[in-house]
Amino acid sequence: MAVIPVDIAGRPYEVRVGAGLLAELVPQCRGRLRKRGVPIITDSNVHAAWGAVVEASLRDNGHEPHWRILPPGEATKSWDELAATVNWLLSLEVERGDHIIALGGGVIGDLTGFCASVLKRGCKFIQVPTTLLAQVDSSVGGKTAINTPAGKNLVGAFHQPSLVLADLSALETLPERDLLAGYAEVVKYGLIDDADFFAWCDTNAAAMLAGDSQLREYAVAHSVASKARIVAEDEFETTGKRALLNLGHTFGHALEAETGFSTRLLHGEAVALGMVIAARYSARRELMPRASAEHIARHIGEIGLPASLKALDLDCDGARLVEHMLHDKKMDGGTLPFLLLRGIGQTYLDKQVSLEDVAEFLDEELARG
Ligand SMILES: NC(=O)c1ccc[n+]([C@@H]2O[C@H](COP(=O)([O-])OP(=O)(O)OC[C@H]3O[C@@H](n4cnc5c(N)ncnc54)[C@H](O)[C@@H]3O)[C@@H](O)[C@H]2O)c1
Ligand SMILES: O=C(O)C(=O)C[C@@H](O)[C@H](O)[C@H](O)COP(=O)(O)O
Ligand SMILES: [Zn+2]
Repeated sequence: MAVIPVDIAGRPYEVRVGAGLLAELVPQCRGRLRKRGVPIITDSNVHAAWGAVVEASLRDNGHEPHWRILPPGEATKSWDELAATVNWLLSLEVERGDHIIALGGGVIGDLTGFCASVLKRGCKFIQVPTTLLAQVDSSVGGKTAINTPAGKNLVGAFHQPSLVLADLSALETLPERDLLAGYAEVVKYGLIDDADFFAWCDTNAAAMLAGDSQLREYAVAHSVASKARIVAEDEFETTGKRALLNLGHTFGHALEAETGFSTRLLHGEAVALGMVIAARYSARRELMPRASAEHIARHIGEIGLPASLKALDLDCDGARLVEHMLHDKKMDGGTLPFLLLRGIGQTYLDKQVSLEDVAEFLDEELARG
């Protein structure tokens, strides 16, 4: 098992990465779980695959589980589910010191973390991520949120978990499409500031995704360490450092909004395409070599993620995608900074981007064969 320490403003927690952690849930939580019933929030797919394993660990160790099993999918990150889940936690008489468990992907982690952040002005929670995306990204760093009709993650809080248990065995039941979508947030760390890791991805991603357990442990642990390092420098995204983790997301969130937050385009898929668009826009502006941008597009496309805006077959133009971007949380005094690249592993926040230019570029990409 790999243990990655996260030290955010003197509030440290561990991310443990290894196989079989779900079966050892109670010993891994080491006395954090309340005796009178443990609240666990999950979705129906995760419950079907792993509910019995988790339930056995709890019951064998003298804990009664209280399950809240939500519908899978992005629509669960909503005001209605937030209210209903908080009321459910209140009905269980959860106290501030109790730990709520988030068992699932990024949807469950984001919703549960937000519930924990507002319940009694802040309760403890444990992230038990079961998707690749949640293990490498969403379970770490404390961003929690729901979506609103205006856009993605527009209501939320920064609220750190007390512990993260990333069981690599959980990935065995994850559908191939969700596994691939999670890989987008893995290769993101290489593109942000770690060209060596991008080279590692180029060599090893296919075998890692095919199931090699050592490569999976390395990919998850390395990604978590990258995220922990960046978040530790800028927990609340105020200095521009944490914003680097948004690479591909300004374009990606606009595409998710345009496709109705539906399964037509998963978050990781949108981020993959968003990173290709960011790289191609950077090349068009002559900030990065065209060959590097096409290297990124080729890598993402060959692994099986979307790398062409035209292939999405959207019924919209660039101006409409830019309209979605106006809800981006990075908006600052009416301008929108973009994460652009000077090269692979050289992402930076550019505050001089013209939205008209972006819309024109997107029109070209929407038409490009
Ligand atoms: N807070 C953050 O820092 C952060 C970072 C990245 C993404 N996110 C958010 O995370 C969400 C995407 O997360 P996701 O990709 O994990 O999606 P998800 O939570 O929707 O899970 C993907 C699918 O896999 C199923 N599933 C999960 N684990 C499974 C398992 N082990 N076996 C079988 N099926 C399983 C789920 O039921 C769902 O159908 C988005 O809402 C995104 O905005 C948040
Ligand atoms: O942790 C961060 O910071 C990130 O930006 C991670 C992203 O992968 C994640 O999708 C995040 O939710 C996007 O940022 P947001 O602030 O627009 O919600
Ligand atoms: Zn993301």
